[in-house]
Amino acid sequence: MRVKFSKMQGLGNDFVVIDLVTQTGRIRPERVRELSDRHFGIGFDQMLIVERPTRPDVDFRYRIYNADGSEVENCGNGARCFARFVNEQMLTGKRDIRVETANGIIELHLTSDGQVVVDMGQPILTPADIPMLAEQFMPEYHRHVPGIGDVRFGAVSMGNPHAVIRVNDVDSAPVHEWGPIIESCEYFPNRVNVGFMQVVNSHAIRLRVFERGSGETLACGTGACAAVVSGQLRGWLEPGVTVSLPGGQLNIDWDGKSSVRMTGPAVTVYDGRVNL
Ligand SMILES: N[C@@H](CCC[C@H](N)C(=O)O)C(=O)O
Repeated sequence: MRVKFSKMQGLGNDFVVIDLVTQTGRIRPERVRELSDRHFGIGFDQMLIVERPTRPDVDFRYRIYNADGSEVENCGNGARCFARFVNEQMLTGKRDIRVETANGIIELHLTSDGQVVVDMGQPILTPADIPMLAEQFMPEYHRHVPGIGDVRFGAVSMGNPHAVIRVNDVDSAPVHEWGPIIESCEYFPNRVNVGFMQVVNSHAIRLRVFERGSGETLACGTGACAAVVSGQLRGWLEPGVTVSLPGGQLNIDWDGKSSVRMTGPAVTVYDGRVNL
């Protein structure tokens, strides 16, 4: 099956986006892995699929595959690219778009100055729902991780699971050493995305994320939301935080109880055709 796709990026977190509303195709994890290869394929961090919704109160269904072929629940930078894609491909004329994900509804808004605002929903903190092995919620967990030692982290799900570690200097953080070990450690049964957060002040952080199923990316939208939620719960941050990632900046706003709002760019790089 040969289909049209768009290559897109949000702060350098890059995607292949495929419309399966007007095209037909079947997504196979092994083909996602092949196409994600930066030398033998197209190269991307995630593949995003636009589908017809399964319920009447939303506009589309949004499916996400990591570079390793695993299907996941949510992707923040991808959500902004999704909004830009359905608008540019004229799949909808709406600038406010409701989208069904594997873990609930997210709301996307295209602003007149080219940004996309995403209502990412409420953070999930109950350990069983993250999922994380712990008796009860704690703002910060202390755990022995084999191969590393004692690690302190916050645990938040934005639909997908995140562990957030505070570091003094994000540039020298052990992202590639600790990231893969924590990603697959025993405390997170579905694996986990691992964020390394440097607090600059109560309204600014620097962040690098080792993503589950993709490795370190230039930016992670859900990771930025999770870091801000964790930083506020641990008393280091106040509502309204600028998150500086290797690929650029996101603005994250959380009032401490309702939805997390993420604002940032989404860019189309080129269009192409590929065999699924
Ligand atoms: N890049 C993303 C997150 C993609 C999914 C993640 N790797 C997972 O496995 O949960 C973002 O911008 O949020």
